[in-house]
Amino acid sequence: MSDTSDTSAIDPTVIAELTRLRESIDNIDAAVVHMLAERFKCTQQVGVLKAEHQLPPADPAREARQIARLRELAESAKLDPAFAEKLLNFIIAEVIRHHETIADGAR
Ligand SMILES: C=C(O[C@@H]1C=C(C(=O)O)C=C[C@H]1O)C(=O)O
Repeated sequence: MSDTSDTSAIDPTVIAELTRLRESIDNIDAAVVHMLAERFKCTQQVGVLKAEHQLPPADPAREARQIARLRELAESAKLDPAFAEKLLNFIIAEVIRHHETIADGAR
């Protein structure tokens, strides 16, 4: 498979543009990781609260509201709403798994 690691035959202005874009991608990826870490800190606290008060790990009504909201945000940001929904569902599944683990530990 070909990649862009051998730059000898590529126009230097193209390399410079690729490097500039990749630096932005690196910054965005770092922001995504930090934002996800903050989100999981909050959801962990929700999991503890739920376990302490015998509330179920999942809240499908809240999930449905969030998915509808995220789909609207995605559309206005010109991001594929189906992708936004898939991503949120992936994250929520992990959160629910954490909440189940917290609840199991509290029993
Ligand atoms: C974080 C919560 O727990 C679960 C995870 C959610 C999420 O990650 O957004 C939403 C609803 C719940 O199924 C919550 O109830 O708010």
